[in-house]
Amino acid sequence: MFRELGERIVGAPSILSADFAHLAEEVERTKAGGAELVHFDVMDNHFVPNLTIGPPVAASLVRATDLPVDVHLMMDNPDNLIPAFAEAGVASISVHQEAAVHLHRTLTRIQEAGCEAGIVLNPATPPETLEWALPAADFVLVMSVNPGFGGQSFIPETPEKIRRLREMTDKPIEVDGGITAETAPLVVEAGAQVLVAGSAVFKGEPAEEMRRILDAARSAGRSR
Ligand SMILES: O=C(CO)[C@H](O)[C@H](O)COP(=O)(O)O
Repeated sequence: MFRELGERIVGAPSILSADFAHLAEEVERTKAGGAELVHFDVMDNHFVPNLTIGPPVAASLVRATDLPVDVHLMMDNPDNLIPAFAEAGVASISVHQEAAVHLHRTLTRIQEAGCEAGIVLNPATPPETLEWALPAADFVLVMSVNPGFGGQSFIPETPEKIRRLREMTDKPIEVDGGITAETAPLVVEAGAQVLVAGSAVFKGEPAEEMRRILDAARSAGRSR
């Protein structure tokens, strides 16, 4: 998905805010609103203070949808779980710059396992720290909230950070946290292409909310 993205703007619902008892139906609803990727948050109650889901749920979701599944590992020792997620059939795996001690090696392992590899930046981590890792990555995920929970407010410095990152690379930039129809245009104007949205999509009718965010993002994209 990320390697073939070109200039397109893509919506990725974060299932963290979905009803886990009806995951397949929830994802189908977002697809009806134009979603092209499913964002799958993995939290370990160590790197972040919350606990979510792992490879067995990813495997079930991959079987239940034809959308690519994009795994965001919010965890220490991410290397340990790369083979299991790859085996589950996910399309991409991103790891935190702050958690992957040997980041370059971890990215290579993700790609060798057959997935696209992303680097995630916490809000306080400067994009400049990625200079030597960027060539090994397929995309960068910029956190626009502190990771761990859905429903937080968008950090207003994020567009400036995306602009700086855009000056450093032409690789796709994904943004996650507090994305709504109001904040999506700000990150798209700054150079982001993949928009992760959780609470804003699942707070109402998911197809309608996904469509609203994508419409706002794409009209900002046309004027950038
Ligand atoms: O990675 C995450 C939290 O760490 C979630 O993907 C993110 O918070 C999305 O939720 P929302 O759109 O409600 O902010």
